Amino acid sequence: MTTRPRIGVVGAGAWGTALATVATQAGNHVVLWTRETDVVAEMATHGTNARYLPGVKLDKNIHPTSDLADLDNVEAILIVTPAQTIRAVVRMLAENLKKSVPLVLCAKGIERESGQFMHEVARGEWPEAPLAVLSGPSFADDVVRGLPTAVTLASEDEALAQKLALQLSSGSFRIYHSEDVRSVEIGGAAKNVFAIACGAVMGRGLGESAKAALMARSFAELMRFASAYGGRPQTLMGLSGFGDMVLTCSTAHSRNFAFGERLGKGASLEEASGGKLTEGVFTASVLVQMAQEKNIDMPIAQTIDAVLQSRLTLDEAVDVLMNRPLKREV
Ligand SMILES: NC(=O)c1ccc[n+]([C@@H]2O[C@H](COP(=O)([O-])OP(=O)(O)OC[C@H]3O[C@@H](n4cnc5c(N)ncnc54)[C@H](O)[C@@H]3O)[C@@H](O)[C@H]2O)c1
Ligand SMILES: O=P(O)(O)OC[C@H](O)CO
Repeated sequence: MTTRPRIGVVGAGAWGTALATVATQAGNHVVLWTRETDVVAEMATHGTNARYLPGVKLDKNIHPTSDLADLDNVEAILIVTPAQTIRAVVRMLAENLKKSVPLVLCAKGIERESGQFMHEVARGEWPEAPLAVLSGPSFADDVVRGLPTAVTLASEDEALAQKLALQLSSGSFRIYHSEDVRSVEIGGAAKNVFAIACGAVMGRGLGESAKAALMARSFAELMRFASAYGGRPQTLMGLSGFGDMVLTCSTAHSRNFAFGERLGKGASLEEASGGKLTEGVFTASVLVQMAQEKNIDMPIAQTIDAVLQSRLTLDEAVDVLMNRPLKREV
């Protein structure tokens, strides 16, 4: 066995596989766990993950497995499954691993049932495990090809954030550290909802000017929401807030934007996901509900949620947003 530090990655989807790759490039040995035994078999036999990240040859320092015992003795575990699965996944780790280990939560979303952010969910399931979150503008395809990327890793224990940032950064994957967990989580969760709206505008043919206006007003909603939930403006202006809004709201490379774009072109809600994970669909309602609880005005989030609930058509949504009473910008 190697003497390199051992990092665990739970979830061998697009992002888990990409993060496993950068972690090896940063000098670690990676145990890549997934419950999908056929994916493990393909990774072990052919060194590829065709279901989630086709065309990529995996590093030899990635050890694919479905056996949770292989995660004992890793130095940290990156949890890279969808936001709505984080409770079950952390519970499974807490019940099966021999001792607690730092968890880096990489999902972007808010739990629908509880209105909890990812670190609150994880803390509830495994109070002893030190926690961090990783977020920021980053497409798995770009990261795995070694294209330059910068993200934020936040933990209330800033020394832990700094240590993990150092351990996981590589020449092409630059990690900034922060202690502002709340802001980093809000940025990652909310931008997915707004990206659906921006995609819908483009799919409907409403033009680049409309998209720019929508992005700017969406960012104003994000800032209002974050300030009511304890976020800090400086963090929100950074990679995990502004940075990820710019990326995800700009291109159909984003699954959330692509979902909105298909809706705009007339696809049904069922057809629009194209079978891909679209986190914004799961976060929209809970984001709106949390905004209402604190009296925060979020017309764009509300309107896109109404479209996702089939309470408004897209054309009605545009009418609603354009015909609100005029007001001061700030
Ligand atoms: N793909 C990206 O470029 C990217 C970038 C940054 C962040 N993220 C975030 O990472 C998270 C995962 O995204 P992804 O792109 O890897 O998704 P994906 O659909 O490609 O992969 C999801 C993975 O989670 C596993 N999984 C699903 N349900 C599970 C459960 N109940 N228990 C255990 N494992 C389960 C699947 O087997 C799969 O390995 C999302 O929250 C996403 O927003 C993705
Ligand atoms: O493809 P999306 O829309 O899930 O976005 C992926 C990343 O979150 C972009 O930072």
